[in-house]
Amino acid sequence: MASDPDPGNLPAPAETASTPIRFGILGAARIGPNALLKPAQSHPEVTIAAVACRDAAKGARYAKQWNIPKTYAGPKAYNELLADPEIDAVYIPLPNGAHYAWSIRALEAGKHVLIEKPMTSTAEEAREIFALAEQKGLVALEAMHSTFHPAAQRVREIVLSGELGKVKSVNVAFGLPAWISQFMFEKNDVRFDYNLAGGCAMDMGVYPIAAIRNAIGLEVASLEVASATAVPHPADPDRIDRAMHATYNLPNSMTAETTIDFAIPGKGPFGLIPRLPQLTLSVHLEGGDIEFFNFVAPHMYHSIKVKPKRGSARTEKVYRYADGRDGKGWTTYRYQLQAFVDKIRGRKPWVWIEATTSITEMEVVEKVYEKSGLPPRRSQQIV
Ligand SMILES: NC(=O)C1=CN([C@@H]2O[C@H](COP(=O)(O)OP(=O)(O)OC[C@H]3O[C@@H](n4cnc5c(N)ncnc54)[C@H](OP(=O)(O)O)[C@@H]3O)[C@@H](O)[C@H]2O)C=CC1
Ligand SMILES: O=C1OC[C@@H](O)[C@H](O)[C@H]1O
Repeated sequence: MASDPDPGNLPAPAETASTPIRFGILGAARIGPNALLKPAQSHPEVTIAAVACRDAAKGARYAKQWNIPKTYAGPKAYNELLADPEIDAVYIPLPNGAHYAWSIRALEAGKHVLIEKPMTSTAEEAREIFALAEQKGLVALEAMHSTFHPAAQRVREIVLSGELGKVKSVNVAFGLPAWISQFMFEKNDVRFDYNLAGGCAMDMGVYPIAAIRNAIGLEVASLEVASATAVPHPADPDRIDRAMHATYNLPNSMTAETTIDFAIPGKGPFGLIPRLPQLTLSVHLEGGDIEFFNFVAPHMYHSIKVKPKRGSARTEKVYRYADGRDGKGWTTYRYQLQAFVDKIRGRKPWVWIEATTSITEMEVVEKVYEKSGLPPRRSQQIV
């Protein structure tokens, strides 16, 4: 068990191995630096070889800032990057509705794919991606980064150890207060665009679903969605959810509940009292409760409170594996990159997200939209 990390003490840049995996990135996306560019700096087997950006000036700025040697720009940029024989793996941080088509194209071009969450717009699309990856002998991974962190694995270990008996229910809240999200999201953010498969249940909703299933060891089964209620987003109230509340029936009479929100309004008169972010996964078991605060980005800060009905409560913080196989200050994304590279290299990853898990996760998202009465998400056609 380790103490809170020193955020200034990140791993030193690693030397690049003689035959690194050469990554290309489709789109100069905002998430790229945290999800791949910074983690790659400390991975000795990874090099970032190219970025493709529709806008030449933006692509050049991104490449300069992140020291990426090759830039593809313009309307054919993504296809040109995929045709580059000096790229082994492609990271896809495009709007949700573009994940499917570009993943298929990348696999057809012989590249491994690391695909941002939510992996696709439908379960069927995720199924197709994994089938093609298998046929080609390539690796496809949904970038559900939180699962790879040792804190998430520790919660799972405590639950599955039986220390607190059988699971009765799980509650997850993931919400961003409006005063914070106004700085995080653009007015016309990809998240609010139905034609790009936006929506809160797509963008934020996959985290609670993945966290519940990881915590209680239920990753191969789909969840039965009992109810789903959307709060409309002002940008497109008939199709985009600002928030979504859903309840689930799980095997063995377990139940679950998820609440997600892009912009929790303030409380009190005129909503002037600001709210705090909601980031807690709570597991209720026969013998007590477990509260995992910050299940989304546990590397920043987290706490795992174990509260037995009998005996004393304890708080755990797990920033590293006990055997020291990882590095100090590793983020969820760094653990994810480790797993992706290990899989490509034929080594057994410490944690892995199987195809079935990602496929059934998308089944749940589809059912949530169906129950809520909002229209299904659809992927974009690309030329
Ligand atoms: N794992 C995580 O922690 C996070 C994951 N994400 C996921 O990453 C993906 C991207 O999110 P985010 O980085 O916030 O998004 P951005 O808007 O910053 O980036 C999306 C990129 O997609 C490209 N793009 C291609 N087609 C379009 C289009 N029609 N409209 C807009 N952009 C387009 C753009 O690339 P170009 O440079 O070529 O113009 C742009 O850079 C989403 O799927 C999201 O769910 C997001 C945040 C956190
Ligand atoms: O971690 C996250 O938090 C906010 C979301 O909008 C984002 O896409 C997600 O990955």
